[in-house]
Amino acid sequence: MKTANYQNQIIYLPDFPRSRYEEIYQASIRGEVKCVNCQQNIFLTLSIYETPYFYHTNKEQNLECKQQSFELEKTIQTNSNNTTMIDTNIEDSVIKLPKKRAISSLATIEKSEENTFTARLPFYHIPPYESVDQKATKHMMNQITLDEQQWNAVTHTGSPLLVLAGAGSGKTRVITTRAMHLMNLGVQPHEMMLVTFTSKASLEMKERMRNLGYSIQQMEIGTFHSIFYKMLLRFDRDKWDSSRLIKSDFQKEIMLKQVGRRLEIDEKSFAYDQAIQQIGLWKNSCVYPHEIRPNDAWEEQVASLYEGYEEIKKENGQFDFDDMLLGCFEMLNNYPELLAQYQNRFKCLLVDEFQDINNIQFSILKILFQHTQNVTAVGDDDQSIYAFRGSDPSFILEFKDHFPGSKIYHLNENYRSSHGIVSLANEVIKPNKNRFVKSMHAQYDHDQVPSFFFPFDEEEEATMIVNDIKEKIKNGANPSQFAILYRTNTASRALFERLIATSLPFTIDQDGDSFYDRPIIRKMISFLLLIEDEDHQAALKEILPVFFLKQQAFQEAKMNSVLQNLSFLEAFTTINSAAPFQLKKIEKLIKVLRHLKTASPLEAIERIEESPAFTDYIKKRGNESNKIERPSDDLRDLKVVSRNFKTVRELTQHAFHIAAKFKEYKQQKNNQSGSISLLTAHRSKGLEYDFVYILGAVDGGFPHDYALESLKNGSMDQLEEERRLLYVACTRARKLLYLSILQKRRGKKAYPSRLIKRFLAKTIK
Ligand SMILES: Nc1ncnc2c1ncn2[C@@H]1O[C@H](COP(=O)(O)OP(=O)(O)OP(=O)(O)O)[C@@H](O)[C@H]1O
Repeated sequence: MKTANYQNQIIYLPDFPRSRYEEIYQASIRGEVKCVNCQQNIFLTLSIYETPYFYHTNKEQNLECKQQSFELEKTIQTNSNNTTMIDTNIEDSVIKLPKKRAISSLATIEKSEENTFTARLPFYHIPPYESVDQKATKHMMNQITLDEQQWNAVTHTGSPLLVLAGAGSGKTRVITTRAMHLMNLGVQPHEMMLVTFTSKASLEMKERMRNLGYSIQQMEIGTFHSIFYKMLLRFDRDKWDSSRLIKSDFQKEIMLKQVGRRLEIDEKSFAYDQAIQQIGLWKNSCVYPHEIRPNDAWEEQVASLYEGYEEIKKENGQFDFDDMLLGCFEMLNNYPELLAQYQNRFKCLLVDEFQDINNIQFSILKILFQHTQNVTAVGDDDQSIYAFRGSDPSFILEFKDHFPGSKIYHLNENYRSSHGIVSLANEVIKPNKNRFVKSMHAQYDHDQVPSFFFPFDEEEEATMIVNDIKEKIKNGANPSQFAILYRTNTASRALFERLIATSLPFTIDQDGDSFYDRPIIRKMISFLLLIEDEDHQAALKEILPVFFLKQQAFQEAKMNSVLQNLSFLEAFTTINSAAPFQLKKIEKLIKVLRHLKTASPLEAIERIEESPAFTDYIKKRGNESNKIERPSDDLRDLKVVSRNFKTVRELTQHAFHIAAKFKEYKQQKNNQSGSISLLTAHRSKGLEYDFVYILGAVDGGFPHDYALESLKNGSMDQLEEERRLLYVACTRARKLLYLSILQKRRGKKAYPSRLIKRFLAKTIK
């Protein structure tokens, strides 16, 4: 059925604004949408696969009402160009309608691309499948099957080895099996160093080897940080005691600000978070403060901060994570006997995810293993996605120069994904210039191919995906088979909100706070709270920084509010500790807030955002120079959410509810198996799922805005990295892959991602 009764209006879906489908969908769940025929509750479908329609859950009822409403729909169709009201002659149809009842938006909505529902599009460009040679030799080692190429790599001897392979080709399998093979040949566990990219990967490898009867307690297996830190601890336990570790960026920021004040850097406008990242990049590239040749004034300031930060750290006897690598490098260089001991001990090295190695990591490995040719590196240059942390794919691309006489093995068979997914991934990565050319071949074909779907906005995207997952689970799938991947953490907001409204088990892999705990959102929510309650203490405390007021102002206002019988907010206009310009801003804001008592949440946010206090704050404190997550984008996201609520109170309650739920979910993140995974594309590396959904495949989302900006400045590097990241995301899928192409993102028209746009046409170049 295409018609329904909602809020005393007849809705006719083909003419109804797309922006309101989600509202109708949610209303139908609440039982507020009625059948025009029988006046019973009906539901709206919002699915990846089908054009939306209304339905009764009772099949017979559904059939009957569908037939009855057909006539009405025909009449509406003929009338839709002429009138916004149903003509009385409609009453000739079986359905009785009150005279002159409004049909929602028939004439008011211009038919445009935005108002049409675009159906799911399959990925067309799949070459015919060439089946694998079933008779091809298979090898077994310790109960693990290996194909010919894998076997050759595992059993290789005599020279340094690089296994260069695409996604899902068994690199992890090869490195684990090779470690066991080397032990079978007589290498002692303590003579081996096996470096993995995540501690999870090293745990898995240990587990596998232990299960097969290998005694590996003595083996040096773990991430770069864990292995090198252990060496430092052995050398000087007190200096490297974990109590001296600077664990968080927050601690770093405090120290940098301390230096910044000395250098007279404007604390309010300077992007300290970006400075932290830049300093990390220098440290991981083995660049000391005196070696920096700044490219611009900003880098010059950061270089001075770096120098000051290192001094404070030294004075306090502290160290950060990057120092674990730099410290190890210095230790091995400064103590040749110690280096000789390690060189004597380690006979062979195995490194996984070699494409993401950075300068300092490589330098340490090189001095440790330059005496032996027994080096195995495994990696995929197409999966190099950590340039912003100093990863340098040139180490893999120039492996032969670093290890003369080395042998390179290629693995081209993809054991993970279906032919359609492998074909899409091959096409995604093809335009990158800076890579070893390779093309993956799938081990199996699947009748379902990857698809693109076109939700109206982030809210509808979340609904469609959750509905799809529910449907698949109903048909027997397990929640652990699903992953939802996104470019940045903020993109997961709507999905998280939709999932907690269901009983589906899920985990969210995220270090940061909930969207509603982000600084700018907390401020805005506080203003919204003050519309209703001018005495809301927590909200008032939260907004002090917006007026650049200190705690003292809060106490003064509190006292004045009692003495002068004013609301707490009003009392801020009477304080002595504020300058006249601050008082003016507060007065203006009070006026704005008082006008918003009956405003919709969206209108309230927009009015507050325009107020001088808020604009100044965003400009000064907003840290717009943060390239990855900008506060103004957060506000645009909040406006998208706000459309779901009728009153400001509903929105603020929702914000508290979600923030609390988020904390709960983060706590249980590691102990919930059998659940749907929500994670960024970066974190998905090395993992695999049957069903993968990629959110926001639009320009600005994926690829990220900052890659597009750097493209404008003439650099292709960021865009190539985004392409690799999308390649990583796509290749996590075993059976089905969905890419979501939003029509609107953050309230603005969105355009299909330039990384996949060409696949939407019937032919591609
Ligand atoms: N020879 C093989 N026979 C059967 N299955 C295999 C074989 N090699 C690998 N696989 C399976 O293929 C999947 C991918 O393997 P693995 O994770 O080792 O690949 P990878 O190259 O490390 O992937 P990525 O780089 O994409 O993370 C796994 O499920 C693995 O068990």
